Amino acid sequence: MKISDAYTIVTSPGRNFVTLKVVTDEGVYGIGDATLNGREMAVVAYLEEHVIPALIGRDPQRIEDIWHYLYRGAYWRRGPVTMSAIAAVDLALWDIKAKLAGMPLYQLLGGKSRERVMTYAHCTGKDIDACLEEVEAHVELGYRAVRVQAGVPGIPTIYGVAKREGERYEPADSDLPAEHVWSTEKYLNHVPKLFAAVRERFGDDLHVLHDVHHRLTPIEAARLGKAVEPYHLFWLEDCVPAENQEGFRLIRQHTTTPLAVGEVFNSIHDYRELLENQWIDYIRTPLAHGGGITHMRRLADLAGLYHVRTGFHGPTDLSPVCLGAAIHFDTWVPNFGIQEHMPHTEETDAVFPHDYRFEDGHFIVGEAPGHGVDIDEELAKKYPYKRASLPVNRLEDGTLWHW
Ligand SMILES: O=C(O)[C@H](O)[C@@H](O)[C@H](O)[C@H](O)CO
Ligand SMILES: [Mg+2]
Repeated sequence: MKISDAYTIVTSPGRNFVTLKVVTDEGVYGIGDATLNGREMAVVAYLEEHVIPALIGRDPQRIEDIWHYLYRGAYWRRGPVTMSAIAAVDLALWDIKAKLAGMPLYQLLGGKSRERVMTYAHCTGKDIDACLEEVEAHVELGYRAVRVQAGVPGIPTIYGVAKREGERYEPADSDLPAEHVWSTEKYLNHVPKLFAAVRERFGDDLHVLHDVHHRLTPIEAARLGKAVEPYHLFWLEDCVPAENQEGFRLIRQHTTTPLAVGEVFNSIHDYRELLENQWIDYIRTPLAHGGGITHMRRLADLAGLYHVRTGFHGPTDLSPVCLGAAIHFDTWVPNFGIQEHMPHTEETDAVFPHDYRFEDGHFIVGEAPGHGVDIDEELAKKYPYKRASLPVNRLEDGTLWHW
């Protein structure tokens, strides 16, 4: 069997997605998610110019060899663009292998470790009361876990909250980056009130998560982690920019609040100190940015040695292809933690037909051979690409900060 063709499909049903389709000379094909929000066309160029030509003629069953060909062979290793391109190929090849085996991907990985996959919903609001109403609505839908984000008095636009009430939240909302303003002090003085209000109204059993989105320094994160201990969060996410893994030592010394990190990481090497020192509790890198199944299952196994669990990134800026593969991975992985769930739009789901389903706050994996997600190429053509950039963030004095 040989790879006879491979090509990218860029489609924008409400937002941009990049899909890689890998076709074999025996007709079986696989698809992978190559979406990197705000940098989509960099991954398309990497795939079309430097990866696809080298794939044609190779045996698609040699997943491990192709992975190393693309990783070691790149010379310029790692990084979000490279690892997203490798991930797209890897997801497509695992899709092909599972189809050839006539089994759903989770079986190929090692079978079910659970019947269904717990998810967390995004509950956001312009203020605490609006956020609580969202929590109420999602608890009624059966969610056991909610991520709460609310506006902060004195900060005009805040991460995670839609600009206008009732609108879907999509951060890549302008051709060139929008400029947001941030105040750490206003945020730190306000956000503990959000968790107090959630616990007051919904009690102790609901899992409550929060995303700080890289905006604090380690000592500020230590202050926040300590301040929210009475509300026993499920996790505090991305509390500091994590290139400096050592920064987590300081946070860990001050608080028992569990820490999640890694949606902007793309390899096992980004995590080594964090895991060996047990400075974190959940790994977030999604399959589509972390080199695919081949790499991420190694990371999950390493994390498991240190009691760390998976908590895959799963916003609407990863396509149903990544989500579908993630649900198979989540169904198998022994040290599963939780799966992020931001529902895609109906037009997105129509472009990406899939057999996973959502009920009662959980995903149920499908039984179709492969990862169970396809792409309707004719329908995809209806939605042309339009550049969309993530915002930048400035402190009140104009300093360019972390968005
Ligand atoms: O926890 C999350 O889901 C993430 O932080 C997203 O909200 C990112 O901002 C987005 O994926 C960037 O494209
Ligand atoms: Mg996040």
